[in-house]
Amino acid sequence: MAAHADQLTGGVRIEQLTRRFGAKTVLDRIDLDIAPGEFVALLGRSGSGKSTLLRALAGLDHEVAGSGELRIPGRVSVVFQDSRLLPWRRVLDNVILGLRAPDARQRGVEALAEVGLAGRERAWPNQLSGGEQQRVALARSLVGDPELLLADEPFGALDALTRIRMHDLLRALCKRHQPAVLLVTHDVDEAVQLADRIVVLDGGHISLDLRPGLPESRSPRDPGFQEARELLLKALGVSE
Ligand SMILES: Nc1ncnc2c1ncn2[C@@H]1O[C@H](COP(=O)(O)OP(=O)(O)OP(=O)(O)O)[C@@H](O)[C@H]1O
Repeated sequence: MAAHADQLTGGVRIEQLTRRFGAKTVLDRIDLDIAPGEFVALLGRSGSGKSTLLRALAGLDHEVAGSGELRIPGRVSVVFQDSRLLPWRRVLDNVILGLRAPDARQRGVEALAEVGLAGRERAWPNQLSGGEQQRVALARSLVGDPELLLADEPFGALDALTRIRMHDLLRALCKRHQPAVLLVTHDVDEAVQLADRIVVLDGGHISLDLRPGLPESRSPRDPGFQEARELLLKALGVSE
């Protein structure tokens, strides 16, 4: 059915994905589907394989093995903890790097406006604060209209206040552009604040797949938020 096929466009399907480093199995026959437009946070202890999974989805790891399907959309963007801007290119040129479209500059200008950096097109990356550089990285990730956005601790290096502002920005951008998202984070509150669904990796497996069902506007004080938080901390082996 055509409608069904359309629904599947842009989603992710991972079946039986395995990654070993020498004798160590970091990902052990992982199954994970992400629906188009779904926002998934990936939690797990340090070394549990979060970045390894993200790298596999980003196509940066050619040694992953899988006996099943690995279906990833055509337009994928990746954001890392550091903005990875090219210091010798101006902000706008960083945003549209690799974008092959006749209206690339216009799209870049619009993306910068969306992340609150209108007027900074000609600045050099080192003239921006860390938070602003991450905004540029977000603009760059969205300018190609991705079906899948992969983010590896994108706010990990930012101060607490900037983080909160970036959370609001990311939510707004995702609502508007509707990519599927896989966000790797260490931060349980960040995961509950941002995601529709939270997956915990442990011992090479998905140990919890949680859909808290919280409203769009949510607060850590809500009982549902606290309940999700407690379940996740328990799954991570942390008791408060
Ligand atoms: N290229 C590599 N060669 C050997 N081992 C690796 C390689 N990349 C990752 N590993 C190992 O795989 C395991 C998972 O690493 P990964 O970076 O995916 O964990 P993570 O959950 O993202 O950790 P963190 O939260 O600390 O960033 C770790 O034990 C790591 O040492």
